[in-house]
Amino acid sequence: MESTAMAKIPQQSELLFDGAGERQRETFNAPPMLLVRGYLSQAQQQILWQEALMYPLQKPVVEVFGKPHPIPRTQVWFGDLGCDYLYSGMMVRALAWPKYCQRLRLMLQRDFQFQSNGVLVNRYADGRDCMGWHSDDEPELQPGSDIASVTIGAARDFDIRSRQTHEKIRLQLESGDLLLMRWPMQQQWQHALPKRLKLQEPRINFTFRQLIPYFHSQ
Ligand SMILES: O=C(O)CCC(=O)C(=O)O
Ligand SMILES: [Fe+2]
Repeated sequence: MESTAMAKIPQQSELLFDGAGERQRETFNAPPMLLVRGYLSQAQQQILWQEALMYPLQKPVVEVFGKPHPIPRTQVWFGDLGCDYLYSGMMVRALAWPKYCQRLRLMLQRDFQFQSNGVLVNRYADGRDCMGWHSDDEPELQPGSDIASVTIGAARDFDIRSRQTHEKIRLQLESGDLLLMRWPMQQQWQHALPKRLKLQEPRINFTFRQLIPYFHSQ
């Protein structure tokens, strides 16, 4: 972990930073996000976990300074027709939505009026798997759209840092939690999933996104 002090976020059942939290955001420069603890029931988590055992997860190899590096996790992209995703220079074609993943997409639409047409599923086999600092701000993402992140399996720290001030916030995302990252969080903040070398349990994360359809075939 870097030396910058982490801001303390209260661990309540629901943290609201948008709407009613407008004044709070001005005062603490909090990211525009909503954390819903236990959004999925145990039964929903289990059924999704079972379904994910069948997902065709892959470990893409990306080039860093001219050298091939397999990414430290496995992933798969599901989406509507025309919602292909350009990821680290690779065109990832959208596979058809699996049943329970599609149900989760509809739940998010029902509960938060959250629209999505694609989901990136990341599986972290254990605490050695991770994700470095980044923002989800690819050009094919619909301007003004939010990103919904749902976690099942092992609890992991999720770090957020301001692009401007480098102020850091650490959340712990637990099985069943939903983190709604509201526009323009990706423009102002980065996030990362740090390694946890002692952790042996797997974790799966779904990030639902809204793409501009046929962006890559225009
Ligand atoms: O696994 C997570 O919680 C983060 C995933 C993420 O940031 C991404 O898919 O862009
Ligand atoms: Fe991300």
